[in-house]
Amino acid sequence: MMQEPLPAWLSGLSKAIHSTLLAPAQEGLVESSLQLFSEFNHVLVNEYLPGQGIFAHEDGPFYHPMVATLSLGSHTIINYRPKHSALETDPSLKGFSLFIEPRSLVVMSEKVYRDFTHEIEPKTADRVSCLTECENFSQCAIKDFPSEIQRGARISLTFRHVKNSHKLPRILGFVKPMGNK
Ligand SMILES: O=C(O)CCC(=O)C(=O)O
Ligand SMILES: [Fe+2]
Repeated sequence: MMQEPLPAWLSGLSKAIHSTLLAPAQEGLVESSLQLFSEFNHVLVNEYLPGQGIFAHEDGPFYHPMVATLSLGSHTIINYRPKHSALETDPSLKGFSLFIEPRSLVVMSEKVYRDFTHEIEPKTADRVSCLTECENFSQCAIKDFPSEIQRGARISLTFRHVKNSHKLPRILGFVKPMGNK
């Protein structure tokens, strides 16, 4: 993949997220794979309207196993499920769901990145029981819910590092085509 600079509106955000994650990594508080790359070089922007989701998938070996997703707009729920191959080596692995609050940042790294798939079910609303079952529910800022909360439009920005990318060569000049005018 050829690497181009991120647009200005994304570059500041990307640097801010990278340095926010780097500090706890340098202190050994979280896995340190972030130290292996100095900047995110890939950002994917997804828009989900109510009723839209993303099927269970893994992001794969093309990217460094440390991705950060910023959520704007609506809440959502992401389900993480152990891959069959991972269950063969560790049958104790259990799936879990995260309640993704508006303006939250989710970091997926190492074991979850490699051994789990992630998916968003294509729903228009979430019953409160689905939210309370989420692994991170007790840490969430939103506490007061109606029995069901509607999903609105959600935009996610996923910051990644493509492992083998090359900077575009600088253009030194243009060659004039030869031949008759
Ligand atoms: O929108 C999200 O939160 C997840 C997006 C995702 O999994 C992907 O683009 O690979
Ligand atoms: Fe993904």
